[in-house]
Amino acid sequence: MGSHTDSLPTPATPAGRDGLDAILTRPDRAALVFDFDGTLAPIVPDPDQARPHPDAVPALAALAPKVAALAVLTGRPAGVAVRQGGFAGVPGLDHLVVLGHYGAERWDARTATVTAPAPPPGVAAVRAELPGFLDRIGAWRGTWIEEKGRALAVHTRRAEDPQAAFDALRGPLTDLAARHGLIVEPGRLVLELRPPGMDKGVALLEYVRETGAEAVLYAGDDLGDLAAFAAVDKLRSDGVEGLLVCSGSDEVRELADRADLVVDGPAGIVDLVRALTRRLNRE
Ligand SMILES: O=P(O)(O)OC[C@H]1O[C@H](O[C@H]2O[C@H](CO)[C@@H](O)[C@H](O)[C@H]2O)[C@H](O)[C@@H](O)[C@@H]1O
Repeated sequence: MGSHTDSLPTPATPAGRDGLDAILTRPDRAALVFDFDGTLAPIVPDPDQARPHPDAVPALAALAPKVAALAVLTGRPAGVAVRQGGFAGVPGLDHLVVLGHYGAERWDARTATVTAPAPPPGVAAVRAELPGFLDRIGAWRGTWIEEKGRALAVHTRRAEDPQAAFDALRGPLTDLAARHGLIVEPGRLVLELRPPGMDKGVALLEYVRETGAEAVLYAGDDLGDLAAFAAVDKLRSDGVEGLLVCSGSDEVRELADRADLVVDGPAGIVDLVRALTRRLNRE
């Protein structure tokens, strides 16, 4: 795992080193995309209280003018991420895009508006059924439902045994979601029931195509970010260079195994963003 140093870390893989070189050589052709919870914002028990690492937004604002495009790609509703992230009206982030609900929603700093399709009817049906369903199956105490508008997330972090509570819920919630045409998105002690058809991989591919980027950095921490990692692999096979960054934690191992670079949580992401900026200032 990377340490908190001033220097730009070296990716562990040849593809990652090529990706970093491409970003440094042609920043005007590079798109940088960051997940929110666990990557920019430290994990906390109450999602309403999650905020970016105190140095994250200033660091992104210093980097953004030096690259072609910068975005946040999150499972949060776009408006929630913008509000909790404090992303609106920040000098330097005038072109920021926040892709919410795994890409189904979009906020543009240029217009300060969110575009979002209507949720499919299955979401309302699950909303009505979910509290009684959790009671009936005997969900652990401390399990609670996050209302997300076009999705519902069942959190187990506050249960006495969060992992056991998560494991016990996964099968039943998958069945419930399927009955209503939804899917379950597993995350860090959270199971989200959401519409199918969009994921961070699809969203990232669309964003890279839109920006015309020739190099992409993607940074994430959770299982929902694996689709974006796969998208970077696909982009590489199409000639776009990529750098996969894992915001490391003890909770999720899968991303670290696939990443070119593993840093120490949101503080490590801040160090990386600052080191990129310093290097680009010198070039
Ligand atoms: O795509 P992301 O930006 O990583 O969002 C994924 C989910 O993040 C949130 O839950 C996670 O963060 C919470 C606050 O730190 C934490 O309490 C929870 O245990 C984590 O799973 C959010 O609440 C979900 O809606 C997002 O889908």
